[in-house]
Amino acid sequence: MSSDLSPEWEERHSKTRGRNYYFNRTTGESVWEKPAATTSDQVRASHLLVKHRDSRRPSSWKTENITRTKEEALQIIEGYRQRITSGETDLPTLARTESDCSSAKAGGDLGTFGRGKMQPVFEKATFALKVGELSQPVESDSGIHLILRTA
Ligand SMILES: O=C(O)CN(Cc1ccccc1)C(=O)c1nc(-c2ccccc2)[nH]c1C(=O)O
Repeated sequence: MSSDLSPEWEERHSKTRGRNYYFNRTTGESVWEKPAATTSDQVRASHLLVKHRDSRRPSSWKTENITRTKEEALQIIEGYRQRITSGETDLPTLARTESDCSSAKAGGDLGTFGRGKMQPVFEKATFALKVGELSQPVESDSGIHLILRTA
């Protein structure tokens, strides 16, 4: 995925013409030329962060000194992801009580952000999501995240 493509566009391949084209998920429009990435591209997301002992700041509103290992954090996150994809719960509900991020109070909502604001690995993962899509576990310097793109 070319990183300078606005998030609503995706690159596709036309077998009949033997070349790539660009499809706009929001409008359904298809164009041959790569749309210019406008800087006003903002996304909105909520996330659930599980920190571990190697997190840059292994402390949170929940736990003053976080000692779980990265592997344990990944197991926990994968358990949360299962519970969300099964429909048992949803990310905002789980983030409120389980996230090690200060955004837990807001159900993990981070508001809108453009490129250059978040840690690159977090930004890349979020911009790759369709609206409403839940990420796989994403590892950043802060810990391990589940990200739900909301706009
Ligand atoms: O990484 C660090 O040195 C400390 N941080 C950064 C931070 C600390 C407080 C508020 C926002 C970000 C965190 O560990 C952290 N990162 C996040 C974060 C990371 C990616 C996307 C959104 C939030 N939240 C937190 C938090 O404590 O609440």
